Amino acid sequence: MASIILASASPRRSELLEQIGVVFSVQPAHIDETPRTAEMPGDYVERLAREKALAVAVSFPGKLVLGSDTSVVLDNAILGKPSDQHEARAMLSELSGTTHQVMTAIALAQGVRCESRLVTAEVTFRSLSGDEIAAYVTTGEPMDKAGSYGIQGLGGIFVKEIKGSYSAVVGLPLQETAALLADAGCPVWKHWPK
Ligand SMILES: Cc1cn([C@H]2C[C@H](O)[C@@H](COP(=O)(O)OP(=O)(O)OP(=O)(O)O)O2)c(=O)[nH]c1=O
Repeated sequence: MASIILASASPRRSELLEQIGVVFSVQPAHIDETPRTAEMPGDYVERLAREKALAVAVSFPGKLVLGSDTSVVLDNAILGKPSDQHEARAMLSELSGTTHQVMTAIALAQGVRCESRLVTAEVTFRSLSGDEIAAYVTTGEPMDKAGSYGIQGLGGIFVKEIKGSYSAVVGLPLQETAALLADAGCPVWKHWPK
């Protein structure tokens, strides 16, 4: 069984991959995350996941390398991680009272080959007050998260409804990740304790 590398610095992705019993090592990818002119959000997210996986795979021939990317999408606009608290407050004000998409792509590379999937969930926020947005941003939780919130953290109190994969919103869709690994000849259950 090929050993698996997670090409990600995201602690959430490590926790989710651990949750399903996969044995892996971590090698974060460093790529340019600038969207291309007129690039559609889904294309952008899938391209980044592939670039992350391929950037690491080139250094580890024969290993399966999993890359992923998550963006929040509101009316076709891509909301990535905020660059500062001001931007975090602005994103949360925009997301207040909306239904938006959270797009997460996963890509599994081996050498120069790469298979990828795009998973989209719909998240509905209730209306947020200016005071709670300010208090939330002060906690620091939004700063390393797409759309400036974490559904799995304090930000969970903003979420009225989710349609689709919860794990995709947190950063790694578990069912689709297991399917990609199975297709590559490395089913998740083979890692499980006997
Ligand atoms: C919407 C949402 C995003 N996120 C996180 C998941 C990702 O870590 C992050 C999106 O940023 P990404 O650029 O996808 O990932 P990253 O920079 O954290 O890690 P890497 O590129 O090395 O893989 O937002 C949550 O934790 N909870 C949420 O509810």
